[in-house]
Amino acid sequence: MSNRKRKFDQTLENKTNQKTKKKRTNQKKKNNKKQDNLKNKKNQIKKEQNEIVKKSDRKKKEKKNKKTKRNKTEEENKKVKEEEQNPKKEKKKKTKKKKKKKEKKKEKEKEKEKEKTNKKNKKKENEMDKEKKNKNKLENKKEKKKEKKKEKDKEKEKDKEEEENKKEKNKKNKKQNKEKLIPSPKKQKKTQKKIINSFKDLNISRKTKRSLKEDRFLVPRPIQSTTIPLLLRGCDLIGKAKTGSGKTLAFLIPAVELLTRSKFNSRLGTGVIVLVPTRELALQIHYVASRLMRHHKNLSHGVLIGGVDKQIEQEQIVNGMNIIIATPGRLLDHLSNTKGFVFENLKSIILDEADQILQIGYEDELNQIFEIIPKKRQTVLFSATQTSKLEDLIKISFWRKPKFIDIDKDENENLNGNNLGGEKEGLHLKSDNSHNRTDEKNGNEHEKKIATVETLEQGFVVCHEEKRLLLLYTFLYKHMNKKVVVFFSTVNSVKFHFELFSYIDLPCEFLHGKQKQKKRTETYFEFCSAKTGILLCTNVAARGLDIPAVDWIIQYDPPANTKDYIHRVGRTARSGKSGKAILFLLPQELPFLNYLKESNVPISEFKVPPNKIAKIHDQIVLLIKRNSYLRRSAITAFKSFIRAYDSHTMKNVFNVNELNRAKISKCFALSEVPELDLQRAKIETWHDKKSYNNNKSRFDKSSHLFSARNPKGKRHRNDRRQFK
Ligand SMILES: Nc1ncnc2c1ncn2[C@@H]1O[C@H](COP(=O)(O)OP(=O)(O)OP(=O)(O)O)[C@@H](O)[C@H]1O
Repeated sequence: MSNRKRKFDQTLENKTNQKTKKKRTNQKKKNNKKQDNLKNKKNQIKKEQNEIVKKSDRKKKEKKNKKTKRNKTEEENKKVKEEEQNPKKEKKKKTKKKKKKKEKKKEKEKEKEKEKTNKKNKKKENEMDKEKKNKNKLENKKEKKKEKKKEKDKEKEKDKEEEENKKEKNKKNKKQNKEKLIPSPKKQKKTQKKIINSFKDLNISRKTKRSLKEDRFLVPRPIQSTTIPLLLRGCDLIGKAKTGSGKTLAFLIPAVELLTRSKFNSRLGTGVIVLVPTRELALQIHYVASRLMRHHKNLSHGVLIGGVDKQIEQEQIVNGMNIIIATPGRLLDHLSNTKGFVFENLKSIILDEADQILQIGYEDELNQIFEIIPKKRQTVLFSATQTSKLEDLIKISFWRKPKFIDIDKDENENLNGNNLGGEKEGLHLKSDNSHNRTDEKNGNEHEKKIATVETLEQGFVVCHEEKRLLLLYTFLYKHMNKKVVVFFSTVNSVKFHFELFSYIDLPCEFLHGKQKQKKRTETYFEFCSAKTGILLCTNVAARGLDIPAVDWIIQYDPPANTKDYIHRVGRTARSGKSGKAILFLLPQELPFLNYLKESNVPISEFKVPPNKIAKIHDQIVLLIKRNSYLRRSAITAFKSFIRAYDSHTMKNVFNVNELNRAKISKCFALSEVPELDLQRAKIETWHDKKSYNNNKSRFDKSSHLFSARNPKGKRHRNDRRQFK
């Protein structure tokens, strides 16, 4: 019951709601209608008002128009009246007006005629101009055609000449390349094209990049940016670049990368061998390698050089030496004698200062090394100079055609020449401009191909025998606060000058091949780290050594040849730094300068004012006379100097017969001339050589001849596999 009630109530409520809604809507509608009606009424009122305003405006306008019309008619009427009153005057006026009108018409006609004539003239002028222009154009076209024809003819002639020249050059190159196994210049250029601006651009491991960045090697040198990509591709290569140009990293970076890529470890043995002519150079490269490989913990490296305990080296080899830096003699020794030396996995062999390795008599060792090591490997030769020996080496070492990279050629093309001369430091040596003038005469071509670096200033002093020692002493004394390297031709000469200078309080160090290795290494590294000092040395220090910040190179004794000269002076002015070099010459040795010029070495004369040379000759002579030790040293130095001079290969310049022995003895502060029979000395050396050759098979096995009779393993005195 309750549910029904509820439903009934709900329906009631709904119905009431609907009714109220309807009522509301109806009311709203009514309201809206009322509002609309009101609006309409308002609009109608507005319209009516507007119409009234418009009507009033119209009436006003009409009134105005009527007024104006009236005025006009009045004026006209006035005129008519006047005309009627004065007919003559009006006639005159009319005639005047007519005349004026006629005149105006005439003027207008005249102006029209003028304009017409002007237009005609202009048209004529334009036509004339057009004709002229057309004529000029035709003439120009004809001239241009003629010029083009001439140019084409000239170009054709040039092309023909060039083609002929190219053909000739290609023929020559092909011939040379057949002989030398060196690729044509086209190929050389192609290989040199890709230049990389940062070590980041190189496809090398992060670890290598990290160590390069830490050592501030950010931008690769030209030799590095050209050779590294080629070596990474596994090419065989011959690289030539000036001294101090960064060849060491150019071959070490790819060597490290080759091994990391092939995941080398100690079990795989040796993967890369670097061969060098001297022990110091080996130590130096070993140092650079250890810096470069410091983040490559899986790779190992070591150095194998004479004068070091072989057993220690053997242990290192057996434990695994992935990169070996060695001198040829000691390497051969280990290759043939060390058990457990794994070299079957060798990937690459690199010869630094390649031409020098052969020059100092390592030919046999090299031949044997190349016979022992695997044939399928990468072979790389690097040097600052190229000699005939290098060609021999190429024949020995390559099993396929190598690429040839010569950085000096490209660099030289951009050079503007080297300006030498002016006042020199210290002794105030004055350059002789006459020599420079001769350089200029030779033209730009000569200046373009400079064999040494641009930051190197080179000079020579012509000095008589009596003054040589004094000049050297004076120079060294004045440059005690500098870093100076003095080159002598023999070990005995180095020894004597060291002893003499030490005696007269001129502190210096010495480096030669007959020193004990420990002392040699100590001296070398001490001089490297010293800021100032004097190092007396033989050619052992001429090649490859990167001694930092050397100010002066003095060549007291003559070099063996121009290549030797270039390597010696290359110990200064490295890495873009400046440096100076002096060459001592006797008057009869001056023709050597012609050879230097031929090799594109810019050198000018340094003149020494005689009053600047120390006058201590008599004191030194007295000292040597009284000191028997010094005297003996001076005599042996004198003799070995004469012998070395006698064995010089450039006999037309360095002729022993032209030496005045009495005068030369004064270079060694000797009061008497020591006796020396060169013929006998030659026979003695011949016997020495013979006994050396007889025993050569023994040397081949070991460079130090350890035996019961020779417990210290001393070498034969004719064994020149290391420098004297
Ligand atoms: N990319 C580089 N950026 C800066 N310095 C460099 C770079 N490469 C090499 N060097 C520096 O240049 C100097 C000379 O390098 P390196 O000894 O390799 O020259 P080199 O061509 O072997 O000389 P040499 O022919 O006399 O043996 C070194 O001190 C080396 O640290």
